[in-house]
Amino acid sequence: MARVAVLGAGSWGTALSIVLADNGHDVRLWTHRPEQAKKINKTKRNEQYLDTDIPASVIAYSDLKQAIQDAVAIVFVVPTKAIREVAKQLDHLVEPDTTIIHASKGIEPVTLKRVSQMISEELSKFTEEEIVVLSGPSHAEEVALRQPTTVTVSSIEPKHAKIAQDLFINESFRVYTSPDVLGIEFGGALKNIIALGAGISDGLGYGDNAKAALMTRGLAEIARLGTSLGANPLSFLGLPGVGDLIVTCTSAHSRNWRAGNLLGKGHKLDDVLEQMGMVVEGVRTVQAAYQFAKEQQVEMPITEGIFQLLFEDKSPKDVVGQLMNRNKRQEMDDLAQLLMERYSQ
Ligand SMILES: NC(=O)C1=CN([C@@H]2O[C@H](COP(=O)(O)OP(=O)(O)OC[C@H]3O[C@@H](n4cnc5c(N)ncnc54)[C@H](OP(=O)(O)O)[C@@H]3O)[C@@H](O)[C@H]2O)C=CC1
Ligand SMILES: O=C(CO)COP(=O)(O)O
Repeated sequence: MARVAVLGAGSWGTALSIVLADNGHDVRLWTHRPEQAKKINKTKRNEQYLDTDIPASVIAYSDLKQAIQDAVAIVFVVPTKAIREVAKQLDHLVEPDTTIIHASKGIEPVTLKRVSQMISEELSKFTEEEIVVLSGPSHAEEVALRQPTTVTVSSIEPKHAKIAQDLFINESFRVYTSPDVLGIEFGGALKNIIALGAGISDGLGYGDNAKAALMTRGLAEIARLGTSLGANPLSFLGLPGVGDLIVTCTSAHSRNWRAGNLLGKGHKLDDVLEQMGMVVEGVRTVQAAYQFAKEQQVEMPITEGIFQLLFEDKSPKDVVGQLMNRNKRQEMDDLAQLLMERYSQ
């Protein structure tokens, strides 16, 4: 069995450590807070983030050098905004033959970089082709309880994704591979925006019709942007696409849905984020997606509406009015056309 370092001791880092420990690996869970490492090692719990016991073979560290020593794989599971900072600290410590995996879901505003691009820019011994993304419909709370979960791993050089698949797969955590890193990263990041929207809709008191509309039209705009940037449109019909969109828009475990729900009930963004105490990736990703949509000249009306609601003080009701009163159009003209163009050649 292998030694694996997990960087980030929040909900998802802790849940993935449990999966790896169940597979017999020697897991080193790194946190930037020494007092948290001590508490995890003493109690075998990480109560701030998860209500589950942690296996004995997961040892927490706050010293990054010790945490990654002799690790065959390193898994980044910090929020997207912390990826560069952690990768910079790792750069002079990491050996080039290590497998680098990330399980974070976001896009960096301004640079518009995906997480695998950010990591490879900061780790001088690694190329973008070597970095693996792990993504899919997988709330930490259910993974920690060993409830059946499916995810996808992807890297441009397939051998790295295969290593990640072998490290994580078990009878309750099924891991597929995909060659489409862009589709997997865009699907995982952009669904958080739509989950904010689903939460807002529920918070406003709208019903299932509105949520189904948001999810379906949301998927259309995710696929439109992702495909314009080179992703395979079929990836958005897979686990890290529609699968993750469903789980995040319909589950009360979702921090993006919960934050949206409070916004829909009239709470202010700053208060909502303070109350959450965990990362709400969609808030940052909507800034990146709004900018991307303008640059790529891709229509993303839901993303635009949520951006205006969060950052331009537009009321939720006005955003709904704006979405419902757009020009008349055919439903299937975007995703269907992309698929037809791609497969009629
Ligand atoms: N939770 C889930 O079910 C899933 C989450 N994800 C993704 O995983 C990523 C992490 O999410 P999640 O674990 O849920 O987030 P949480 O908010 O639960 O935890 C974030 C963790 O990252 C740590 N952290 C924040 N900034 C830094 C930093 N600069 N250096 C080191 N550590 C830092 C936090 O430390 P501190 O405690 O000090 O704040 C905390 O331990 C996100 O991109 C999310 O979208 C993906 C799939 C499922
Ligand atoms: O990505 C997730 C589940 O797959 C977690 O979503 P939230 O960050 O909204 O909780």
